[in-house]
Amino acid sequence: MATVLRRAARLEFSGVLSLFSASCRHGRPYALSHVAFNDRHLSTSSKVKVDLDNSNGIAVMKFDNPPVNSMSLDFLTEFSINLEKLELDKSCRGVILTSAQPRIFSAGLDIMDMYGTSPEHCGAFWKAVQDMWLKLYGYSKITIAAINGASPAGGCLMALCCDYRIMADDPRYSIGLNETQLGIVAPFWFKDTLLNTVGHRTTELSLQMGIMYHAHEALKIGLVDQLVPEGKVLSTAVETLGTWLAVPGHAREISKSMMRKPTVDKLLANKEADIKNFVSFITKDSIQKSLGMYLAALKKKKA
Ligand SMILES: CCCCCCC/C=C/C(=O)SCCNC(=O)CCNC(=O)[C@H](O)C(C)(C)COP(=O)(O)OP(=O)(O)OC[C@H]1O[C@@H](n2cnc3c(N)ncnc32)[C@H](O)[C@@H]1OP(=O)(O)O
Repeated sequence: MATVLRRAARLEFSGVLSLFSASCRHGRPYALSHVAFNDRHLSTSSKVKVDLDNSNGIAVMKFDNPPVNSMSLDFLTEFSINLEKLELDKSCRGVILTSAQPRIFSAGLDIMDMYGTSPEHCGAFWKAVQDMWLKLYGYSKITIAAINGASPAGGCLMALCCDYRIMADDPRYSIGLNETQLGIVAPFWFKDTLLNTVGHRTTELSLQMGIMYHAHEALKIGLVDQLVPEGKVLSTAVETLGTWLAVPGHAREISKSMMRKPTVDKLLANKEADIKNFVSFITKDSIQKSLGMYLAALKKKKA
C-alpha cells in the first residue's frame, strides 16, 4: 500500500493520478483520476467517487458500483486507497460514506468473489476485506455513515466502523449482519464491531438469527444513531460532522483510539490465521452449496 501511495503522490504531482491495481479481479488495471478546482477536490475513480470540500475539510465518498454497491476486490482496493489518501491529506478533516446508487447503501461483500473462485482469489479477497476494516475502524479522522438504503452484512460492517450513523427513515431499508442466513459465519472482528456498538445480548441474537433490522428497530437497539428523511441524510451528515469538528481533534482522536485499539490489535495479531480460516471455510463444498442456493434465491426473487 505504501509503495502504491508513493507512486500515486508522484503521479498526482503532474496533475493526473493513475493507479494500477495488481489485485484487479479480471487482471484489468483501473484508473483513478483526480481534478482540483476552486475549493473542491474531486476524484472520478470508477467505483468510489470522492468529493473533498476544502472550505470545510469534509470529504464525501460515494459508493458507485452498480447495481448494488457490492464490495468486490476491485471496490475494496479502490475504497482503501482513497481512504488512505484522505487520511494523509491535511486539508481533509472528516469523511462521510454514502451511496450514489438508489435504495442501496451496500449489498455487502461481493458473493461472486467467494463463490466458485480459487483459494488464491479468496485469500486475496479476504485480505482486502481485512485491510478495509483495519483502515476504517482504526481511522484517525472523523467518519460518518450516511446510510441511504439497504445495508446488509459487509454494508452494515462498513457503517459500524464509522463514528456516527445516520439512516434514511424509510421502512424499505434494513441493516444488519445477516451472514447466518447465507449459511456463513461473521468472523470475530465483525462480531466485535457489532458488540462494541450494541452490546452482548443484542449481538448474540443478531448474529445467531442473522437479523436485518428495519430503520426504526436499528435506531432502537443503537445500531444507528439517527433517522432522518432520505433527502436529508447527506446534509444532516455534513451538519453533524461540523459538530464533531468543534471538539479538540487530538483529544477526540486519542479517545477513539483508546476505545478501538484493542479490537484492531486482535485482528492484527491474527491476520494470517484469519485468512487461512476464511479460505478453508469458504471453499468447503457445503459452504459453496449454501452460497449457490442463496444466489439462486436472490435471482428467483426477481422472477
Ligand atoms: C470464517 C468465514 C467467514 C465468512 C464471512 C463472510 C462474511 C460475509 C459478508 C457479506 O457481506 S456476504 C453478502 C451479504 N449480502 C446480502 O446478503 C445481500 C444480498 N442482496 C440483497 O439482499 C439484495 O440484492 C439487495 C441488496 C437488498 C438489493 O435488492 P434489489 O431487489 O434492488 O436487487 P437484486 O435484484 O436482489 O440484486 C441485483 C443483482 O445484484 C446481485 N447481488 C445482490 N447482492 C449481491 C452481493 N452481495 N454480491 C454479489 N451480487 C449481489 C443479485 O444477485 C442480482 O444479480 P442479477 O440477478 O442481476 O445477476
